Amino acid sequence: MLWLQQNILKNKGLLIAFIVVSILVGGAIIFQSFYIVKIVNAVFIENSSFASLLPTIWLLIAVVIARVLLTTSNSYLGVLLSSKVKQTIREQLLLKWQSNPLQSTLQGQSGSKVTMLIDLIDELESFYRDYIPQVIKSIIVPLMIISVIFYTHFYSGLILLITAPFIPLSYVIVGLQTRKKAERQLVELSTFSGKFLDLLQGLQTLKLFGQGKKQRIHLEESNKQFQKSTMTLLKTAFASTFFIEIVVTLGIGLVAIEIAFQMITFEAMTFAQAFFILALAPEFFNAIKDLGGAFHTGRSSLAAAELVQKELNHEEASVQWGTEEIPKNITLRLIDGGFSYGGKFKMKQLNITIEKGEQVAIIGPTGQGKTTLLNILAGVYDLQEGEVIIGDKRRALVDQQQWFQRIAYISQNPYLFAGTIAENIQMAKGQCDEKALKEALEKAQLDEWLQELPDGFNTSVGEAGRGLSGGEKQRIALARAFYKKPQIVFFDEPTMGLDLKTERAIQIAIERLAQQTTMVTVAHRMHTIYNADKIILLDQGVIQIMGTHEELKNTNDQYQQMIGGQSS
Ligand SMILES: Nc1ncnc2c1ncn2[C@@H]1O[C@H](COP(=O)(O)OP(=O)(O)OP(=O)(O)O)[C@@H](O)[C@H]1O
Repeated sequence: MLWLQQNILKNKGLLIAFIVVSILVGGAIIFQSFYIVKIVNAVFIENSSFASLLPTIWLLIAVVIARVLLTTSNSYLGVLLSSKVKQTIREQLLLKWQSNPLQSTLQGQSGSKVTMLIDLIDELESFYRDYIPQVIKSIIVPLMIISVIFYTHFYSGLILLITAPFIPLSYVIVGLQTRKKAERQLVELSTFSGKFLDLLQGLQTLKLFGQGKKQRIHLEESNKQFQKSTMTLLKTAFASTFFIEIVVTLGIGLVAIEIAFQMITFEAMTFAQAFFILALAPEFFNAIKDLGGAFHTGRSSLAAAELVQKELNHEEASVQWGTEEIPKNITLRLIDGGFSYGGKFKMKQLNITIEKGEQVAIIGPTGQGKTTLLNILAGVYDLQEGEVIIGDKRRALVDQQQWFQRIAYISQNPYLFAGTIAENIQMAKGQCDEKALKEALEKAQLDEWLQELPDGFNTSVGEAGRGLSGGEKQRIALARAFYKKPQIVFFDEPTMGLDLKTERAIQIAIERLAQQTTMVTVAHRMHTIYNADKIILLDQGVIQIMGTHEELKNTNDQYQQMIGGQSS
């Protein structure tokens, strides 16, 4: 709750506007009742002429119009506040995810993240759009009305003062009961969305394994669970509305009986006074009652807020960077490096030096830490022990942005955005240079293929590169590196089987790239390994041996076994 309120304090101007509008709404309600009573009293008690009432009728019309306009502007202010706060929170979340280390972006379901960014933050809307304006209105308007009723007749004011607290009290009781249910409902929504998107993305895989029907049943169960918790929540909300209606009816009834006694038995009240109080009493209760609807939606916002706040406060172990310039000569060193995925897989005694222009191949059996080492070197993961040195500076001291401007990282599954091929390559530098683009396409062996496409490099590709083969995506990723002209390229060579022509095209592209940069490759092709200046053989997270092919081929059994079954 505190976090939700803190977000309002950042918009103090709107808060003041809510207070001013609520005071004006309160005034409009009181004057509306006052003029109605005045007209009725003049017609039925004083038998006044229509002409003498005309100014009062005009005043009544003006007050009614003012009330409608003020209520509308209150809603408008609510929408304004909610959209401002939602935008700020979305920005905070995106910033958080953007600055998260890569490993955390690989965890969890993207569907849950989408739900959080869109649906959960939309859930917060009702808190700012309905709840906050209503709370302010429900404090100011009833206070103004009850003051006028106290001034008109003390005992009627007293009855309202005694009965009114039952309404907010019932909200508090119901709210405490529904809190857990609302939280559960949101968790179920998030789980359902996550599962749905996950299944949608893997639909083809499921079909191929004949698991489509089974998963559909799982999804249906998840959906039913969500429906059930929504219905439970709604039942509680309906029960509370029923109780509140009883309190309101009783309150107004008691005031009416008391007024009747005052008028008939004690003759201590005029018709105008009695009618004025009876006209204001429902307005008094309505103002408090309206808080109810907003209160329920506000509660669901609380549950959403808790989930969003938890995500925002969740600390991720990120790579340490500083502000100093990256040295011109990027030599990369790992000194006594140690790393582990929460104790699950351990890497230790990582001592490596990568000189400028060197070709380094990281090899080893599957699951022994090759990609992890590449990520450590590229600045995606941080070491938990030891140091990474760039040039003559500790990595923790140098500027992160400069580093990522100087390197290129080509993963096994490079991500392509929905857009044209040209856009997907130019994003590597964030600027458009057609000459450099054509050069990069040619070096990445893409020019021939592009000539066959009707729109050439302006051909559109789908989200995540849909419509392109693995080899084509790899070459586009290589073209990104050529376009960027980085000082170091980190390359996780694809293990997937490519056809010979594509293999050859990629091979040529890599050789060209290697001529102009330092290259650190998780190598699967013999060609890459043979040509490397330094081969690092990893096993169980430890460097077993380091050297050139010539040095290792006759001295190391494990290396011989590794390359034995392969050919270039
Ligand atoms: N994000 C992660 N969280 C936990 N464990 C991980 C994570 N990423 C990798 N691992 C584990 O760390 C070990 C090393 O993984 P890594 O991907 O570095 O191996 P690799 O040698 O590159 O394997 P491959 O040749 O199959 O790609 C594996 O046991 C893997 O299951």
